[in-house]
Amino acid sequence: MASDWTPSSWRNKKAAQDVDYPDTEHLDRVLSKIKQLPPLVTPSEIERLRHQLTTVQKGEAFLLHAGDCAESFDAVTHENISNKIGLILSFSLILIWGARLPIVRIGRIAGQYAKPRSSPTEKIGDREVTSFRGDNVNGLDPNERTPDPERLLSAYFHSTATLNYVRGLLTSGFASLHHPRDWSLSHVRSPELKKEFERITEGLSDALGFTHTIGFGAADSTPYDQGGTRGVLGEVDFYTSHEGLMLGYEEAMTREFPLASSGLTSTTNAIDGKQRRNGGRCSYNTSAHFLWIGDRTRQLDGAHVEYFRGIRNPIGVKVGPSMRDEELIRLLDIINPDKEDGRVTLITRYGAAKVEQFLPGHIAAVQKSGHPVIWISDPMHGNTQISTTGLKTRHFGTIISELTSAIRTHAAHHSCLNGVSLEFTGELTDDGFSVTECVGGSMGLSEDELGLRYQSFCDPRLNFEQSMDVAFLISNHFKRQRLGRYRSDSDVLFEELGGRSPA
Ligand SMILES: O=C[C@H](O)[C@H](O)COP(=O)(O)O
Ligand SMILES: C=C(OP(=O)(O)O)C(=O)O
Ligand SMILES: [Mn+2]
Repeated sequence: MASDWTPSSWRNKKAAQDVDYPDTEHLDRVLSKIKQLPPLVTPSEIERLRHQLTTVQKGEAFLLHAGDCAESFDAVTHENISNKIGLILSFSLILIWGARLPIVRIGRIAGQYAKPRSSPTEKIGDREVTSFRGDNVNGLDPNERTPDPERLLSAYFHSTATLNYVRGLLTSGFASLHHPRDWSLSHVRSPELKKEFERITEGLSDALGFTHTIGFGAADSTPYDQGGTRGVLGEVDFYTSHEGLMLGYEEAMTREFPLASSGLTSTTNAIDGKQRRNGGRCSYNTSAHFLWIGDRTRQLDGAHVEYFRGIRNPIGVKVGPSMRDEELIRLLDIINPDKEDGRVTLITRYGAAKVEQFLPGHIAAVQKSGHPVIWISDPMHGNTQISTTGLKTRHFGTIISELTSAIRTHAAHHSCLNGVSLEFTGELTDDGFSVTECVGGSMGLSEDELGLRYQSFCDPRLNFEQSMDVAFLISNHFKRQRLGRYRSDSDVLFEELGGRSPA
């Protein structure tokens, strides 16, 4: 545990994006209750993720961090949860196929409720109301905008119900089904693109068929519910994450565990000097495996950085255009003073047009400092715009341009992009259609169509088909790289989908 740190030492610092509760005694009562409730995740799982992230850092695995911008209590249903997990599994299967690398999956799920906002108030019709700050703070209904501490408790229980169902799905063979929901490709408008996608899905199906034939899959063996095993494809790790914004809640979910119960061994670099001095006890945030600090709350002297520096979990930091090179290194010195592998993931989100301006300086500063980091690209948050119809949206071409600029810039600076962070959803409307929040992609969604099924409470998410487009793109990029076709022929997928090829 870091010196001078306690789970509550953040209370002596200023917290950006703080929530103003009218009744603080009520808040304290709720937090005391949460302190008594059991952890959602275990220290062993957290250590396992740290270990897997060290492999991502070395380029031996790829990180997929994805899910909702903001979860909502009403969306905690079995259809939504299985569609979200199904999308993450399909996406990662496509990546594994192209990259031939293990994928570490971290969902923005089972706790991603709180939202930082650009403005403390918003206009709804003629009314100026407190901005919606996420279901664990206030309600979307303009009449329910007063922060209510009971929502934190409700968030705990909704996270628990979500995670319980996720664990149930993943331990009963769900992952071995491969989720071929819409590999029919009927939505793909361009014939050229459709041909490329077909080549990929055929190759993938062929590879899956081969693994089943030689006995590594589950399809030709006894199903799990009839006493069979989960099969190799059914054994997947899955981790949860959320932005660690509501520090009172995070503090209440922080628990100290002795090393013995975390399953650590002395062969890992997991035990740093300070923890040893603390008798080997570590503070784990048990609300999620992975937490991140947002771009609006990463002040060096702020409460969020103070809280994060003391927890044992692997953590993320959003890095936007306002981060100065030397500030990034000072931040890394605070949150990872012993330069532990697998501890820090930098999630860059500059905006497509700014990657080349800011990323090289950040890479060079990190390389010079000797800090080990995992670099992932969030191509969503720097690319939000307002549509002609007044909806918050993101253009598919811009999203993949940020992604490809990040891949290219890392490669040009002796670095490597280790993963992606996406806002996407496999959620369907009641009549079975995908949401319409981002423009473009293979289904060619136009700005006029956004209003059809716009369901996000905060930022626009890629729908199932658009997410598959991204999966095919990245997978194909890795495959070309593996086969040495990185710079030779043109990349049809990138050209057809409106992005810049990474080559
Ligand atoms: O998810 C990120 C932020 O909470 C979100 O982009 C803020 O949105 P706003 O600019 O509408 O407040
Ligand atoms: C708030 C978020 O992003 P950022 O901090 O990068 O704006 C987010 O990822 O939901
Ligand atoms: Mn968002």
